[in-house]
Amino acid sequence: MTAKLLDGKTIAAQQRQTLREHVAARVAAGQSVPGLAVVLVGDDSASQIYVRNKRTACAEVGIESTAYHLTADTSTAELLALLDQLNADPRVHGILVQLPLPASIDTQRVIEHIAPEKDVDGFHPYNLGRLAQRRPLLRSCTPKGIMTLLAHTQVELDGLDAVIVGQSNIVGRPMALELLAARCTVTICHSRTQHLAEKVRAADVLVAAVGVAELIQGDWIKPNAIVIDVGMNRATHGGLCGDVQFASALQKASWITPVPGGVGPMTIVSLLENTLQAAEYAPSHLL
Ligand SMILES: NC(=O)C1=CN([C@@H]2O[C@H](COP(=O)(O)OP(=O)(O)OC[C@H]3O[C@@H](n4cnc5c(N)ncnc54)[C@H](OP(=O)(O)O)[C@@H]3O)[C@@H](O)[C@H]2O)C=CC1
Ligand SMILES: Nc1nc(=O)c2c([nH]1)NC[C@@H]1CN(c3ccc(C(=O)N[C@@H](CCC(=O)O)C(=O)O)cc3)C=[N+]21
Ligand SMILES: [Mg+2]
Repeated sequence: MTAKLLDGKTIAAQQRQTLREHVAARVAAGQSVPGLAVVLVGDDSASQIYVRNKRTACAEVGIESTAYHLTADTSTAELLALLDQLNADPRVHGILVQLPLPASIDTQRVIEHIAPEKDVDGFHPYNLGRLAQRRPLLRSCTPKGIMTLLAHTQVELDGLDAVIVGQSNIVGRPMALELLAARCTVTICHSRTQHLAEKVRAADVLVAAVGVAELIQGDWIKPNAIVIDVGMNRATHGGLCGDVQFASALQKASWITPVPGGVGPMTIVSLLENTLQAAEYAPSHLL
């Protein structure tokens, strides 16, 4: 059997079309243009590409993005001061600080300094805590985009065994909370996990978010599992590959995401959705 492809590229394009209509209707009704501030510190080349892709997607749906490009020697205090200014600016509905930040900056302080109602990445402890308590407000973009992909399979998630490989604050942990809220039985694996292959073999839903090219072998995949590959590993010759051995997993899974064209575009469209959501929410509804 050959798995069906979960085509994030096409699904995200459809969602952008819908978002574009919602933004246009909002503006036609006399409300403000949704605004996203994108903060990039330093000159990491991958981050520059991601930031450019996010800004292009904003333009396509009618969200106004403003870029703040700070030098690598920016101090934590200077970044916090910029966030004070953006938190207070009514034209800014969403704030994204591209990660990773230079090692000299206190990343956790920065994340906690973003007003929770403008935290369109869903990285602030307030937003993660809301998700943990099953009352999500702004949801982390990659897990949110993956839940949209899972909805497209029309498979009932209730009661399935889900295995997540990776426990990062930005992907693995919020993914576990999303799947738990969908009433999966959730196992989180990480670098200290013993017998990883056996854990993966039990998964009806597998999410690989590791960053190790082709770590997950096709013969570890349970027959008819749904396989979500978050990994974005750049091969030395320029191509991208995921954390899953795609060709062999394709023969075992019922559904599988390609890399590229799977999770990545869904992450970006979730950011756009969150920015519109932040614009439409009155802050007084939040706390
Ligand atoms: N498509 C998209 O939209 C996005 C893609 N990504 C990609 O997803 C991948 C993961 O990103 P991110 O979560 O930020 O990465 P991190 O490096 O923050 O986390 C990696 C996780 O994988 C675990 N891990 C590492 N090696 C192994 C191993 N051999 N076996 C089992 N677990 C292991 C680590 O364990 P431990 O905690 O014990 O160290 C850690 O929990 C990367 O390739 C990244 O580029 C990320 C964000 C968005
Ligand atoms: N504050 C913050 N928020 C993030 O959401 C965030 C971040 N920092 N730091 C880095 C990671 C990574 N990430 C990706 C987004 C889109 C693609 C994406 O669009 N990928 C395309 C391919 C892109 C290419 O060809 O290089 C695809 O999978 O089809 C990938 C990765 C968001 N991240
Ligand atoms: Mg992870």
